[in-house]
Amino acid sequence: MLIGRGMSTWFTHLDATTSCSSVSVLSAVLRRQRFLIRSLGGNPDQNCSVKMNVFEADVLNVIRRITPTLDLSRHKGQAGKIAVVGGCREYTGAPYFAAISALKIGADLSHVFCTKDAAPIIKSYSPELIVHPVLEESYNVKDEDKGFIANKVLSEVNKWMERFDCLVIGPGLGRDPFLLDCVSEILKHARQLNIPLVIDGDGLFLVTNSLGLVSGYPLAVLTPNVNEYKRLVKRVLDCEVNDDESAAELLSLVKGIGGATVLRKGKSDLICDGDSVFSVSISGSPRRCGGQGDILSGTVAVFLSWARQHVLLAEEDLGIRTMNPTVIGCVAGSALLRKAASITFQNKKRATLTSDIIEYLGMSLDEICPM
Ligand SMILES: NC(=O)C1=CN([C@@H]2O[C@H](COP(=O)(O)OP(=O)(O)OC[C@H]3O[C@@H](n4cnc5c(N)ncnc54)[C@H](OP(=O)(O)O)[C@@H]3O)[C@@H](O)[C@H]2O)[C@@H](O)CC1
Ligand SMILES: Nc1ncnc2c1ncn2[C@@H]1O[C@H](COP(=O)(O)OP(=O)(O)OP(=O)(O)O)[C@@H](O)[C@H]1O
Ligand SMILES: [Mg+2]
Repeated sequence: MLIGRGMSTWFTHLDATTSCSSVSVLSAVLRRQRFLIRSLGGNPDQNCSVKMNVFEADVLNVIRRITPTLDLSRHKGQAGKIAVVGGCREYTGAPYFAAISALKIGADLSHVFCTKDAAPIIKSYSPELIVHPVLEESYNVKDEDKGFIANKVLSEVNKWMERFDCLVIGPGLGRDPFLLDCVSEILKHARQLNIPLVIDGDGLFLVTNSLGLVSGYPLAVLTPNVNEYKRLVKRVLDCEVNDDESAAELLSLVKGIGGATVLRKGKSDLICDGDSVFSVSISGSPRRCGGQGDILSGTVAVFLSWARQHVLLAEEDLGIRTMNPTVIGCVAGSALLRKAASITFQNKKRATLTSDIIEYLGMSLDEICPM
């Protein structure tokens, strides 16, 4: 299939034939793709068979187009203000990895909203992070105080909310029911304010059980790993994961959730917003140490914010204006993490740890966008 002029600078077409059962789901998608291709100068009729179109993203081009230049006239905050909602008694590393990664690639401010127990520990990892000890777990709250405490948590978070360009919800959040109820309310408030959301880790546990929290919200990105994806597929499609039809299955999943973008992490990362499926498969690291998904959530949050800014400003850039900023954010975040992980592995081999990968994020981005 030939891809139109604008589109071909962004994506390479990969083939993945779909089953007949997927045809009706795909027809709307194909119609939109044909429109996109036509509007970008291509000929959609050169491919008449029913295919699941998977585009391999031109990741360097994507990253270069949206990364802001370092310019002495810019003020603090313009390159992004990110907040991570996560961090509890068990997990302090995950929110730290997400929040510090956002800063390392160029965000100006990075906040963490976590439980009171986790806050001093996360603060001690880095003075760069703004850490709010506001969340509460059930063990710390008497039943009769729950209503009052929940209101207090919400008002503490809500007074900051409007300042953020993106929220990352879930790294190291835990699964305490009272805490998750409070986070549901935080999420609903963020939606009312049209703030983009990256949902990861235990945030996915929450939304998988309450899909209404994200359905119909185009600024939500879900970043499931293998287990999290299995649970989503089971819940939404009521079946087991079928790797032989991964692109069509992902499309059905996204349609089933309705309106969010999903980044399925794996050997290749697959990204879908309900229109098309994009793949990022540049080489990463063979080390699967924990925390790499947390880096990804922080980088996607920043690139999504940059993509949104770019789409709003780039009136003449037709290629980017037809793209969904959540997809651009996922493609860029995935590619940068994989590149940094690959460079780290070349240097550290088996000793590669998540903290090492974080140290290579800035250099990896500089290589793509030299100053
Ligand atoms: N250094 C850190 O601080 C890091 C912290 N991390 C943080 O860890 C959290 C979980 O993320 P993960 O990736 O371990 O979840 P996943 O692959 O679904 O589970 C694996 C297996 O464990 C189980 N299970 C998990 N959580 C459970 C719970 N709360 N309570 C009960 N069971 C639980 C689960 O069983 P299941 O319930 O799915 O049957 C599955 O078999 C998340 O907040 C993440 O951000 C990571 O980012 C890594 C670095
Ligand atoms: N087999 C693989 N080969 C290369 N890269 C991979 C592979 N699996 C995952 N990755 C990359 O690692 C990143 C993190 O994915 P992973 O599945 O480890 O997430 P996770 O389990 O949520 O991580 P975390 O430990 O932070 O919770 C993804 O962006 C993906 O690109
Ligand atoms: Mg994870």
